[in-house]
Amino acid sequence: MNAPPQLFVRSVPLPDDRDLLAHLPDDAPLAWLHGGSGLVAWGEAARVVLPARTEPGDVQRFTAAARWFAGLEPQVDDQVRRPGSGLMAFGSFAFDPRSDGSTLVVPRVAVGRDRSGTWLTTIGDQPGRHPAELLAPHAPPRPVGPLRWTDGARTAEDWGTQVATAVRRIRGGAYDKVVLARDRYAEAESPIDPRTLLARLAADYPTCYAFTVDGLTGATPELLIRREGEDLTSLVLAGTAPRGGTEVEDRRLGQDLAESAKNAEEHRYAVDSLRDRLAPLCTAFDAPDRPELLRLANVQHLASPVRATLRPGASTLDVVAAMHPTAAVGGTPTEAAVEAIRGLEGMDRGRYAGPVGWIDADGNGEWGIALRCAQLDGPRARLIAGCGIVAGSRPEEEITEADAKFEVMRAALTDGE
Ligand SMILES: C=C(O[C@H]1C=CC=C(C(=O)O)[C@@H]1O)C(=O)O
Repeated sequence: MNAPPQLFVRSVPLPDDRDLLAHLPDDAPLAWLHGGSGLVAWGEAARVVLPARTEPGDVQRFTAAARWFAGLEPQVDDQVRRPGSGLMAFGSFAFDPRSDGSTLVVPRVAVGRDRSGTWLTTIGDQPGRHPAELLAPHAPPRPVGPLRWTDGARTAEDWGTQVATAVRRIRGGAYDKVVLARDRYAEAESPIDPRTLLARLAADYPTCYAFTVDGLTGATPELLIRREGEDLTSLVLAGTAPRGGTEVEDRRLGQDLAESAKNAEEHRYAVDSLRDRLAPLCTAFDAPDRPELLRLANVQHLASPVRATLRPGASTLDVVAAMHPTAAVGGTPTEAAVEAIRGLEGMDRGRYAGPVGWIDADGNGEWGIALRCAQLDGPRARLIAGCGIVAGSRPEEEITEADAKFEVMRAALTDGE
């Protein structure tokens, strides 16, 4: 890890009501958008990359990142003083400690917006200098063009066989729940512009969190943690049904989901694991007795909004480390489920299903679970989607459910939809 540079940070109000995405250049953009608010950023004032580790359950990538960020000690002129103003970093962490790619990036320029207004933050190694690219007009987002689709590590059928294996092992008592994912590739004829995907995702999924960090681009419905001062909020999702073609069918599918014992079990594991993991770090935990229905354009989910109060001394990345992997992306019990994932999926998840979001120097931040996303690499996009498997799961239904989750990025990658 390199010694952090001396940084000069300045945040000023910005009289501007353009779409946040209009500010973004196409080169390595960073974004976290939620219903018109959020942060977009570009350039790199500092970065830490956390290496893969071999110890099971290792949280070193989170603690090392937190230490690095706390050690930056910049000179700050923050005339905005809102969550996200002043020194901030975008981050994205690998699902498995054995995978590479976990990182925190402090951008050179960020534009933020919340209910109180818009602001501009510049971060550099010189006081009072504004980067020239701030004033440069950007080329508009490029369409994606024709795509060639291929399977990843497993075809849908092979993956269904792994789901059946997991169900057998669950019934045999090896674990209670495991979330299994599969990957697919889309190949364009030229580099894919993340801004094009972000604009489509933000328009189609305004209640989700549209993000891009180091090419990992998506719109997740699942908020791992939002921290404002000592207040934590989280939205636990687990349990999925399709949307109906008519109002009546849609309501019936939602009602079936709310009454399904299999989905209730899948959801309960996720809420219970969150409660257990937050207990040492929080003084209060409040979750509804029954989950609500969250309706998205592609699917509907069982959702539990959770509130908690952070104990003094606990840091945001401590909480992220304690919560990951939730039973919505790992399983129950965690260690057995993660081991099963390594064996059954036959692939490296990379940063799919890992925490993605941003943090500021006061510890405020928003971290989602990187779902409904694709890893962009030039003209290639690697899409990953998964499903919670419990004793009552059926492979054909899980294949259909994974396809519905792939649909988010398939549509975002498709011009003219
Ligand atoms: C693992 C994914 O979704 C999780 C989040 C919500 C509902 C889920 C489910 O019902 O299986 C999954 O646990 C994914 O989108 O790849």
